[in-house]
Amino acid sequence: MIEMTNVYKKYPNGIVAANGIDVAIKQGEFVYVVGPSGAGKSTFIKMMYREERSTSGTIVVNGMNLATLKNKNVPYLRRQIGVVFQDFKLLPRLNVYENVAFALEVIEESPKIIRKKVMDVLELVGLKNKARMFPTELSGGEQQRVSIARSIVNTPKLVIADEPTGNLDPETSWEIMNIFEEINSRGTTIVMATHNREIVNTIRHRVIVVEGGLITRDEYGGDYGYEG
Ligand SMILES: Nc1ncnc2c1ncn2[C@@H]1O[C@H](COP(=O)(O)OP(=O)(O)OP(=O)(O)O)[C@@H](O)[C@H]1O
Repeated sequence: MIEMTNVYKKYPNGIVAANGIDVAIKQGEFVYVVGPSGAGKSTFIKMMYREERSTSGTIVVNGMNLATLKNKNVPYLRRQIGVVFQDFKLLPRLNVYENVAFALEVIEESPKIIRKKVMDVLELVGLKNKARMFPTELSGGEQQRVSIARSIVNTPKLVIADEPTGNLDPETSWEIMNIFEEINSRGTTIVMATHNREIVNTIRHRVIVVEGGLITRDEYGGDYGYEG
């Protein structure tokens, strides 16, 4: 579902954030991306949804070649990928329900179907009873649940999460991880950049270690994998 071949990324300031990355991730996998700060983890995952373009190399996601994908087709790619951020990125003027419904972007769907989809994902993340509340009225963990609900309401095959527990306390982080586990168990691929050693070493999955723009280790059921 994701294939990168000899991917190189140089930012305009001259920093090389990917220096020949080769990787293949199959449908249904759960992959942690770990490594020191500045190693290139965010760049690696941003290239998967064309938030950043590679300078050279090949990236194929869901059968689409991201090097040649026209800008006008990027929204089509994005509809197939859910993205979750460390800082949630909810729309403050919209309530929980509206934040999730907004992501559907489906004019052709009837309001009834939209309502069903939104309430189903809110139930999955345990927020059905807070649908009318606004982001500022929610805890950090609840805000992250909304952002996860938003990421999956389109039923994407792939969810990319960049440090989703980075702003959360340990107990809340475990609750959020349980939701990702549930989503993964339904067949969705998860790619998650994280600094959370305890989670990586407890809920075992494939671990990709990125250091200096390179994959230095890639192991199924691996541990956190680097000192730092
Ligand atoms: N938009 C940008 N323009 C220029 N340089 C950038 C840009 N984004 C990232 N970089 C540089 O690329 C390198 C890799 O950054 P990246 O954010 O991918 O690392 P990271 O492993 O995700 O780090 P962290 O764990 O701190 O989030 C860093 O040296 C960073 O300064």
